[in-house]
Formats: sequence, structure tokens, C-alpha cells
Amino acid sequence: MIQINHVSKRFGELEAIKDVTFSVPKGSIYGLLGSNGAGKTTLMKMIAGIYKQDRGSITVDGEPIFENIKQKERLIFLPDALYFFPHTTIRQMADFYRHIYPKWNEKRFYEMKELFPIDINQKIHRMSKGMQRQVAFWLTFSTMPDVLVLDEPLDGLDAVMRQKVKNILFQDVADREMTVIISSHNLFEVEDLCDRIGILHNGSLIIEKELDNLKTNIHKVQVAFHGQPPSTFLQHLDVVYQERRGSVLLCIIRGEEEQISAHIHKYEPILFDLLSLTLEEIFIYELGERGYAIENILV
Ligand SMILES: Nc1ncnc2c1ncn2[C@@H]1O[C@H](COP(=O)(O)OP(=O)(O)OP(=O)(O)O)[C@@H](O)[C@H]1O
Repeated sequence: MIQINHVSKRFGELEAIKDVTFSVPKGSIYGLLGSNGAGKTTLMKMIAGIYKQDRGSITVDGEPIFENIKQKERLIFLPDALYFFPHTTIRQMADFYRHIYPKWNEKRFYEMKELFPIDINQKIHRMSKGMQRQVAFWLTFSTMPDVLVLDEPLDGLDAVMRQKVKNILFQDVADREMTVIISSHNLFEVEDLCDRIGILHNGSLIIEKELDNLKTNIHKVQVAFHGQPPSTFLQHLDVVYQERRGSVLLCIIRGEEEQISAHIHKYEPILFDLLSLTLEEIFIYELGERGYAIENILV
């Protein structure tokens, strides 16, 4: 279990993280989302014990992570900008990791050669960006981490490799109860991977929910009436956004599906559709409500 409790962090005048609290249960995958500059990397670096928070606490299985070698040996942070020692081969990097991480699994490292078809004696700095990311995952999975902190992890991998990596992630979460925190701008990917998500904006955690719960509480509605919509029909509904397209009114409405349907049916529309939002749409509307500029994304 990872516990982040009232954590804040400043860089000079900038309050990059403001009083953030959430927890990630063992064996689950948590998606950390947010606009550019929201504070995701800063928060992840604190969770990985690279930065120290100014206020609050961060614990992994009950122990503070900062300067805690025992906990750090169980945790891997994969940054968005990868780093390998200059001129090293995969084999040499693997030897380094083997000495640092006590649970390094040499058998797994060799078995994964099937999944990552790269010569282990090749110099990493000569590889493409995507190949370097494959190497990073190959080494990471061979350390058998209990906690994985991934910053934009799948960037640069092709579709086949993304699927392979996701499969290993799911397998390690299911078999070994690995705990994962992942940040991504690719919300379709996060939707596919995560049990729970948090959205950071300007350093604050503005939403923190199970993905399923998040989706059951906000809907896209298309409705049309003979003539103009009755003037009172949107009253008593929590309308986040509305737009007219010809005779059709498109709305984003917060609330339970049954209640919204029952309310709208009372007005006898000639057209009524209620659809779930994608995570990407939820993200845009939630940020939109907080003043983050949104384009019209209704389709
Ligand atoms: N080492 C640092 N020194 C000073 N300011 C920093 C430092 N690291 C980050 N910041 C600032 O903190 C804020 C949050 O940055 P951070 O990299 O955590 O955002 P992010 O959510 O990961 O962004 P992106 O999605 O663009 O990668 C930004 O305003 C950034 O300029």
C-alpha cells in the first residue's frame, strides 16, 4: 500500500504540489492524470523517494520512502526521459541492476529475450528511442519490483510492444500483487489499464475515484423536442456543458443515469440518447469546469 498524506512541495515561489492525499492499495494500478505542468512528475519523484516533500508524508507499506534503502530496493521509477550509463550494453546494465536490486531474477531476464528481440550485447545509446524503452522495461521487470512508478511509460513503443508490456504489467499485478502508479496523457491507455484514477490540476488533486464510479456519475445526453425545448427542462439537473446543434440539444450532465432519464422522459422528447463518456471526455469537462480552456469536444 502506498499512502500519500497531505503532501506539498514548493520550487521557490511555485507551489508545485498542494496538500495532496490519496492511497494506492497493494496489487492495484493507479492512473495519475493532469494537464501539462500539473505536478505529476514532481509527485512521482516524491513517491519514488527522489524528491523530499516539504509537508505531509509518503509511505510504502507503512514506512517513509525517502532515504529508505530497504523500500527503494523494492521500487522502480521509470522516468519519461530514460537514463543509461554511457556506452553500456544491455548485459552490462543488467549486471549493474543485479547488484542493486536484491530480487533481480536472471532466469526471467533471459526468458524475456523472447519478448524483447534485441541483442543483449548491443550498446544501448545506439538504439532507437523505442528500443531503449524496451530495454528499460526489460530491466525493470527483471528486478521483480513490488512497486512500479511509471512516468509516461509507453511513449515511443509500437502497438505490438505496448500490448506486450501491458500484458506483463497485468500478469505481475495479478500474480505478485505488484502495485503500479502510472502517469499518461494517453487517456485511452489509462482507461484500459487502471483501477482508480486521480486528476491533478495546478498541483491539487481535483478528482480521485474508481474508474467505474467516475463513469457512472456523468453522462452525455442528446435530446430533441417538437419545437423549442421546454424552458424548465434543464432545471434540477446538474448540467456541466450544453450546446445546440440544429434541433438537437447536446448536454453533459452529472448524476445517476436513472434519475436523468426519468426527469427527461417527463418532457416527452422526440429524441433521447444517454451515453457514457470516455475518460478523455471526463478529463476535459472536469478541467473545463475549473477554468482550463476546453474546445468543443462533443461528437
Ligand atoms: N526541478 C524543478 N525546479 C523548479 N520548478 C520545477 C522543477 N520541476 C518541476 N518544476 C515545475 O513544477 C511544475 C510541475 O511540473 P511537473 O514536471 O511535475 O508537471 P507534469 O504534470 O509532470 O507536466 P507534464 O505533463 O508537462 O510532463 C511546473 O510548473 C514545473 O515548471
